[in-house]
Amino acid sequence: MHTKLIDGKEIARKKRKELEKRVIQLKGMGIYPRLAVILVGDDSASMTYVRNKQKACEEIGIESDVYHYEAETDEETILQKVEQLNQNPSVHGILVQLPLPKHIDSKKVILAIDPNKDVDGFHPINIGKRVLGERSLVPCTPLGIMVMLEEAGVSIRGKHAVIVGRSNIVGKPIGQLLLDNDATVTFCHSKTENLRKYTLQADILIVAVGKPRFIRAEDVKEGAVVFDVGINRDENGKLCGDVDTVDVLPKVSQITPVPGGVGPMTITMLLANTIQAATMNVDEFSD
Ligand SMILES: NC(=O)C1=CN([C@@H]2O[C@H](COP(=O)(O)OP(=O)(O)OC[C@H]3O[C@@H](n4cnc5c(N)ncnc54)[C@H](OP(=O)(O)O)[C@@H]3O)[C@@H](O)[C@H]2O)C=CC1
Ligand SMILES: Nc1nc(=O)c2c([nH]1)NC[C@@H]1CN(c3ccc(C(=O)N[C@@H](CCC(=O)O)C(=O)O)cc3)C=[N+]21
Ligand SMILES: [Mg+2]
Repeated sequence: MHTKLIDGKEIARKKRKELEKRVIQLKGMGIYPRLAVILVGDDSASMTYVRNKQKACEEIGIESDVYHYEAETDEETILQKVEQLNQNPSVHGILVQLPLPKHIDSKKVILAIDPNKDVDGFHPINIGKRVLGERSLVPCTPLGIMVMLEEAGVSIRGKHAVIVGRSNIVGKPIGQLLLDNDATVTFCHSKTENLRKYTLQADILIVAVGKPRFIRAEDVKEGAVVFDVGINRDENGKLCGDVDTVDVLPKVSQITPVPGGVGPMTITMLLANTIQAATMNVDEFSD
């Protein structure tokens, strides 16, 4: 692989081996980590993601159940399912695949999840705890990026991290984690004036916009480390990120590819969070 590319698949493989050992250890203690996934509707991307999550669980010995509802299912049915899973002590993690159909209020559904089982880290309680620096379940994509920074040997302290995108699931939490690790953080978004002025200052550039090849060579500083979170289809239907990888490659010091970058780590951190949720109330494992 090109030496500048941060190999998310390889890092994911290594982390999953470690997690697999942990699962074996837990099973020895009578704890069988279990993830429940709720999927509503038949969006093909969502179905692929859910299948990949299931496969990843299976590979390391985590039990997973997918509850697949048709698109017309009412909100109350989903809320009742969440409540039932909350009450079930053999279920450690609950994930509601987003987006949900428009007639279901996703805020309400997320709020219904037991924060201790919220393996996506989307519940307000977990968001609040994280901001206050308390132990919590952290969203998978930001967590994956932190692990990749560590594995790639990138130092964060004192560096200028620029985040393009401010969603609750990627932009905001990754900014918070980088801040907690002593980066100087700038958030950019669709109303940012002169975006390039900021991206050009980034030692660490995180791009989570959802626009194919939005960031190009003229937008990045020489030697920058770039994380491309975007998952898009270009005009030819080809999978691509938010960064024009080929264009920026000569300028950057390291960059995550799409596919094979941030995506595989997101799923790996879902496994890690499920294990964390399963061990949360076991004294010997609390760290
Ligand atoms: N690899 C992975 O594991 C994951 C990948 N993704 C992918 O990452 C991408 C982003 O996802 P997500 O955060 O959920 O997306 P959202 O659509 O929720 O957020 C996009 C953000 O980009 C900002 N934005 C849009 N246009 C511009 C622009 N022209 N200039 C600057 N900022 C802009 C928006 O600004 P504003 O707030 O002002 O609207 C918003 O904050 C998507 O492609 C998604 O598929 C998402 C999750 C996980
Ligand atoms: N409740 C919830 N939690 C999520 O974490 C969540 C969600 N809803 N909705 C959708 C987004 C998106 N997301 C991805 C996960 C893995 C890849 C991934 O593995 N991508 C592969 C390739 C994927 C492909 O081939 O299509 C890669 O980048 O190499 C991508 C995107 C999680 N999300
Ligand atoms: Mg996530």
